[in-house]
Amino acid sequence: MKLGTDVVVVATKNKGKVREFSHAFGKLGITVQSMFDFTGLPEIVEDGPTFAANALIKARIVGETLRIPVLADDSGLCVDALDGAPGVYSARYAGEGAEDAANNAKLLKELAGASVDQHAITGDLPSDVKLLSSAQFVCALALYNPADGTALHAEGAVSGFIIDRMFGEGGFGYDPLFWVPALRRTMAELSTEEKQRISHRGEALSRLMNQLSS
Ligand SMILES: O=P(O)(O)OP(=O)(O)OP(=O)(O)OC[C@H]1O[C@@H](n2cnc3c(O)ncnc32)[C@H](O)[C@@H]1O
Ligand SMILES: [Mg+2]
Repeated sequence: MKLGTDVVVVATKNKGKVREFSHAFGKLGITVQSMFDFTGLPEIVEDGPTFAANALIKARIVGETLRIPVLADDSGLCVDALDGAPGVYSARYAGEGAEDAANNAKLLKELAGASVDQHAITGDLPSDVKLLSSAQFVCALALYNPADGTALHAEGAVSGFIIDRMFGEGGFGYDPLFWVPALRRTMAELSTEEKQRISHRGEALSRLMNQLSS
């Protein structure tokens, strides 16, 4: 399958994802369009059991409607102390349509009293900041082609720790609570370029691009 040479449509209504995909594709001279750029798209119910299933649901619905290849991203946070929650429920952890602030507050509430070995905290944070649990961000991408009904899939993940308060103004979602040990910052303290280099989304996208070029 080939991506459009100058435009790629991403089946998302998440402005943070749009910013990150625009950054990544912009380096290739490709413009990103999202669901904000079209009217009359059907409602999408993300009721798949996995990130990959939900990514395919989104890509297929929008791809079939527009009759062009469409990329979709389903992603989320899997917290070890919560047995992998919120996982595929990350967007609606604090309830249907919940905002990032409410989801972050819910995460801190669920992790009240949790704690792990504090080894990864070194230096750059106030000394009383606590690591609550190890965690992974996961991203599944699907690129659906309505011409033949096939799809390409790719996944990426990044490991880190949930900390007990928020740092950083960048990124979106759970980024201010996600400590990246190798960079000694939260995901929200990284530039878009830095985040792309290490993130679940950056890894999934580079794996998808490898499939497209081979
Ligand atoms: O479905 P679309 O329209 O793409 O937008 P969404 O925000 O609903 O996206 P998801 O269904 O994939 O839900 C993913 C949730 O997981 C969180 N998440 C995903 N990627 C993230 C990232 O890079 N940084 C922080 N949080 C992220 C964020 O809260 C999202 O709302
Ligand atoms: Mg969603």
